[in-house]
Amino acid sequence: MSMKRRSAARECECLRALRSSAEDLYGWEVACLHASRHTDKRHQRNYIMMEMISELNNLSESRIVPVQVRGLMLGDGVPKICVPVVASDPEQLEKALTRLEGIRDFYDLVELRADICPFGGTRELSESLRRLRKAVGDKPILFTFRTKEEGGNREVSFDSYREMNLCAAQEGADLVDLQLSMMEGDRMSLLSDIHGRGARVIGSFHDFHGTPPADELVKKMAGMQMAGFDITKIAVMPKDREDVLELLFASVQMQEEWADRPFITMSMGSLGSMTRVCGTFSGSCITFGTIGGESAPGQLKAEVLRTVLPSLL
Ligand SMILES: O=C1C[C@@](O)(C(=O)O)C[C@@H](O)[C@@H]1O
Repeated sequence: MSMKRRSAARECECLRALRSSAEDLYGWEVACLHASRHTDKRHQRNYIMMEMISELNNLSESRIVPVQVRGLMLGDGVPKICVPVVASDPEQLEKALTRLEGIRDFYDLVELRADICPFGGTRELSESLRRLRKAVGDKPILFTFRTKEEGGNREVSFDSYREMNLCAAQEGADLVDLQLSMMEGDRMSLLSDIHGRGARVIGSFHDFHGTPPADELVKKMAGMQMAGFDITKIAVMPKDREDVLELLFASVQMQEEWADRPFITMSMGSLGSMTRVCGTFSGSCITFGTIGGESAPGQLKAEVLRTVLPSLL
């Protein structure tokens, strides 16, 4: 167990001890109240104890408010399966869309990975979104343009990034992924502009080279939450098993102490693939699974996820 995890475990222990002594005292106070005449001082102490217990109880309850996108409740029940759409040319894209049409039961939502698809501009993007809508029916569509420095396929200027994301929200994407790294300075207005077009926004952070410490990951997600993203997401690369545990620990911390909205976490690569099936345990509300090409290392087949997830409650 790392130092960090050990000290967090000690914190939990202290919290539990505090709760049980508060309960003891509360019981003792009630006994006093029954046994003797009430004084202002006793009333006061009793009130403080009750407040304290309810505070402590709140801390261990999940305060996540699910996000509804079309008919799908994100952050409620079994993690939802998101299939990325990736294609190197228009022919492959058409094949992927036809496949999606035939196996709608395997997924809950789809992600159009615009950086791994053959789009020249917003006109082609709009056409593809319309075609994708026909293929997936009423399932939610997530639009993502992942930049090169966060593991994506293409470089982009902020102006084109902005234009594409606004176009996607306008043309029927239900969710849009915005990288935190693209939102510095006065760029945050993009978030409200997308909201203004009726789409929900996932704030994302990716590290394809390593796994930052759990407290940094939690801070990132809590920060995105405060900035007004509807869902937060982190994807990190493990170098060893400790890193996978670090990601899981950050997820559990997030769920137990910070999250007021759904979040998504994963440890990538084959080492981290177990994090893609344990969302019920970690609190992650979406897992990315394939029906064709993968969009990140370590993704499992959507049909495998569909079979396994319901039995991991
Ligand atoms: O951010 C994510 C998560 C992901 O990187 C993964 O590891 O499954 C895959 C991406 O397509 C998606 O946008």
